[in-house]
Amino acid sequence: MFPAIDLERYPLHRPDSPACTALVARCKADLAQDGMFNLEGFMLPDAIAETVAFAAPRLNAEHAFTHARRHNIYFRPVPELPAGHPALAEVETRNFTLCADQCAGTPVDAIYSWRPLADFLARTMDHQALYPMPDPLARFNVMGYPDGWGLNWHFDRSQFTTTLLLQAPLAGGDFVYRSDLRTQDDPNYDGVAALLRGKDEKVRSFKAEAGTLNVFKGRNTAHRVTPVEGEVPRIIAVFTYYDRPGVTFTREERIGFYGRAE
Ligand SMILES: O=C(O)CCC(=O)C(=O)O
Ligand SMILES: [Fe+2]
Repeated sequence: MFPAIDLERYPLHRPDSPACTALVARCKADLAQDGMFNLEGFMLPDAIAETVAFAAPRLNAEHAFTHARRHNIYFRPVPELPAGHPALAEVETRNFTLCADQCAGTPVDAIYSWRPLADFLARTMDHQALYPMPDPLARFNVMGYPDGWGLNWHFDRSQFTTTLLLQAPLAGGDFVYRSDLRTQDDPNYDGVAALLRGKDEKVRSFKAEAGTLNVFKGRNTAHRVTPVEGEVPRIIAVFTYYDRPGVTFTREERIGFYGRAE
């Protein structure tokens, strides 16, 4: 048995079983309704403990990249908008980031690279297949958020994002999101501006427990993580898959997110 995932509850290794088929149907229904689904208790406690024991002593300025910057919701300039447009309002993000190459051989590496997980995620989203990134830094990351730190409003590069919470903070660190704020054809800049002004009634939030796998459609769902409160850092693994093989970050993106290109 694969040691890091609760396969009795989530039988991803038996894709054709009635239990797995029912699970896929449940995830699809949640995605259609909320733009996300959660699998609580996905990662087993021993694997969580092993990963936290590895990552916690490294999520600091000495070992990890301190990702601290002001940015707009797009994490990049938008030439078609005039400077000062309210959709470009800047926000501040701060976390410690460990790249995949720094977490090689850990249980999160094993989970990310486990083919049945990518296959399961593909089924939930009606993709023919999903592929782990070959990018040695960006494949997956482990982020740490100490007291007062958070991830601010953004859209993701990838169509959807998969996270695995490793350690919940005492307070704060909530995942806040607004599903379908834009579409591929409509950037909805007015809606983005309203969200950033705090004037969007469709914003929702939730607080996960350690071990929960969360999947959300991050490309068109604006989302953020509120500042953590208290002495226990929020620690989370973020997995990125694409529907075609070979996708990597550009050199500029690697430097922006990780402070190094290789
Ligand atoms: O930490 C989270 O829950 C979300 C992470 C995220 O949005 C990202 O890495 O793009
Ligand atoms: Fe994100």
